[in-house]
Amino acid sequence: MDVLDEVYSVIEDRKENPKEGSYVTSLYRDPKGLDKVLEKIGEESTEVIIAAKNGGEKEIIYESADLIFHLMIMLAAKGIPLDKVREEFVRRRK
Ligand SMILES: N=c1c2ncn([C@@H]3O[C@H](COP(=O)(O)OP(=O)(O)OP(=O)(O)O)[C@@H](O)[C@H]3O)c2ncn1[C@@H]1O[C@H](COP(=O)(O)O)[C@@H](O)[C@H]1O
Repeated sequence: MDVLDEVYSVIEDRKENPKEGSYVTSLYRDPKGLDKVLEKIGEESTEVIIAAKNGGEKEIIYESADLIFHLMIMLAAKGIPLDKVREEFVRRRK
């Protein structure tokens, strides 16, 4: 199990067991629902683009991690295990 699996498990747990002070819980509780998560994905995508255009390696890594994190929150919200994305990469492997 790598760190992405660990974080994904925490995200899934936050769905079942909301926790005070948790960022993931705050997103799941947002009145906009899934739209709030999708809004964050939009913002983080833009930040990745800006970092790749103008930023250094550290900024690109930081913004990419934010984007991947919010994608994982969306996948968990939709009930899609992270392994299914892995399987898709396996399927595409040439
Ligand atoms: N990997 C992350 C992670 N990456 C980014 N973030 C948060 O995602 C948010 C990103 O939002 P922005 O980039 O917009 O930054 P911001 O300045 O806070 O902006 P606003 O959201 O306040 O508008 C920040 O609040 C970050 O703290 C994360 N929060 C949590 N995790 C992991 O998720 C787990 C569960 O977190 P909690 O739900 O908070 O317990 C933790 O154990 C961590 O491992």
